[in-house]
Amino acid sequence: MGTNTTESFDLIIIGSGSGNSLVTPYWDDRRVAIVDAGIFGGTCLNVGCIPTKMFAYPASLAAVPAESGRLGVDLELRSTDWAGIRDRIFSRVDAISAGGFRYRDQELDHTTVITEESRFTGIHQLTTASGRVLESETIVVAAGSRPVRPDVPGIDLPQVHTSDSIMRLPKLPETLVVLGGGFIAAEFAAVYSGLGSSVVQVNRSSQLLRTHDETVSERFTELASRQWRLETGWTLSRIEEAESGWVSVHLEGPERATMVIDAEAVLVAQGRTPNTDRLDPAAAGLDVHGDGRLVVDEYQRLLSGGAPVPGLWALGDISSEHQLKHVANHDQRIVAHNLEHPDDLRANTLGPIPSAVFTRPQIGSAGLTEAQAVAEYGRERISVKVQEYGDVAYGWAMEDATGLCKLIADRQSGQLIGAHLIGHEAPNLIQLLVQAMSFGVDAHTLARGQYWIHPALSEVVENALLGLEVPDSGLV
Ligand SMILES: Cc1cc2nc3c(=O)[nH]c(=O)nc-3n(C[C@H](O)[C@H](O)[C@H](O)COP(=O)(O)OP(=O)(O)OC[C@H]3O[C@@H](n4cnc5c(N)ncnc54)[C@H](O)[C@@H]3O)c2cc1C
Ligand SMILES: NC(=O)c1ccc[n+]([C@@H]2O[C@H](COP(=O)([O-])OP(=O)(O)OC[C@H]3O[C@@H](n4cnc5c(N)ncnc54)[C@H](O)[C@@H]3O)[C@@H](O)[C@H]2O)c1
Repeated sequence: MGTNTTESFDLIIIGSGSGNSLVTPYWDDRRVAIVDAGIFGGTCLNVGCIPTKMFAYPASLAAVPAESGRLGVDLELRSTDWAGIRDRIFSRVDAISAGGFRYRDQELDHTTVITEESRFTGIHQLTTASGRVLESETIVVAAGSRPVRPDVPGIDLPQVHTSDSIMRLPKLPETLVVLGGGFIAAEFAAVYSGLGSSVVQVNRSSQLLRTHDETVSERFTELASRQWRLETGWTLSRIEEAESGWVSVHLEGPERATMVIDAEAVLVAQGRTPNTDRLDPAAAGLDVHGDGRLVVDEYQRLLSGGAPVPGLWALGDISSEHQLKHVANHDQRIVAHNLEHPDDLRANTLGPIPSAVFTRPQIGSAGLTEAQAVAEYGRERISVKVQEYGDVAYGWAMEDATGLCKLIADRQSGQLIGAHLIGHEAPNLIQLLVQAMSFGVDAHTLARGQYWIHPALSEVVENALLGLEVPDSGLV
């Protein structure tokens, strides 16, 4: 296609991650373009949630023998098949991506996929890298985020990876340096150490998962240091090629201390930045937050000078404070509804937003941390209960000495305002607390208004609820 050709659509979506699900039956008789310069299906499917969890599960199995001895079960891990696991995962994921592309681009008459970088060249106009001009009264920006790469010498060496490439390594690295202490670092340190790499995690601050509740962050930092080498208080200064294809990772610490770690591969996991800069938002006059996110209102409308721009919307990582797939998907449902019902707009008000870290042990969180609750409510107004997994029957069965459930409630109303679990099945156990918080069930009613299966691990939640100092519901 040459330059100056203008193509008109009823809807243009930038980004085929959660954006792809916007194409509801409402659009059957309308022309829709999905623009994506990357792999069809976006981050979660191709390089995010899905493949990481498909690695995390076998890695958690590989870690079982080290745990089972204390229960009298003598297991031995003979080997892990990196190439087999990798190929199983990506043969599945790649096929879904290719099938999704084919469906949208070839099988449906009303949709087309444009596999090019594009940017705004007007309020309702985009121009692609090759010069195609695309126009629509309705444009949804679902352009996601990308990994941040620190600007240090050696960062572009082929041994240095982000989450985009680390899962496709030709072989399991003997030694992996993981830079960062957030979600991605925690998950990949557990995956690679579980599968047999010697992992060194390097973090700037002394605590891992610092945005989590402090009790969980402390517990995880301690447990991580028992499972792989953890170096805290260090920042990256440069990376150099070393002998036999390895690299030397140069670090700086307090009082001008230095350290060098040799590694076969390096994973940079120091956050993700919204892809806003790739879109030239100024060309459409769009408002941008200081951290690079596009500004949206409660209906997911993009703003210019604080006012909604007719026909422009955003969803997911490009505009959300929460870089989570379930958040992007909910944003998408809000936008889909609002596109179809301009006279009955829905606001994006669902809460609280939970998250899980699929590391070892797993973590589930929702609502405020204790520090946030104190800041928002005052120390006197909140009740906090920490219940160890080892205090309940299933915890005894597991001989669990590390899992915990921490709940934070409003002493006056009895409403839960924060829930944090670290331990076996935490991402599943947190959901019943999310449910109570979402539907306004107070802590005592939640504890006493239902049967709790004995002796399931969910009793850790029941006991934590009963340990809170909150108003009695009157239920027995
Ligand atoms: C390693 C990893 C693990 C994760 N695990 C989880 C998890 O377990 N649970 C969870 O909830 N979340 C997880 N996430 C986060 C989750 O993947 C994201 O929040 C979610 O995928 C964001 O979806 P999105 O639709 O906003 O953007 P994306 O899926 O990133 O889609 C954006 C698309 O836009 C395209 N694009 C961007 N700019 C342009 C442009 N200018 N022109 C053309 N195309 C463009 C990109 O190529 C991309 O395909 C994980 C993320 C990572 C990286
Ligand atoms: N299970 C999940 O839901 C899941 C899994 C992976 C990723 N994600 C999403 O993707 C996002 C990105 O993940 P992430 O781990 O890259 O980011 P993160 O925000 O979770 O953690 C970033 C880490 O990098 C450190 N850091 C930032 N700048 C630094 C610097 N200049 N020098 C040294 N350290 C620095 C931070 O202190 C932090 O430890 C997450 O916030 C999360 O929303 C979710």
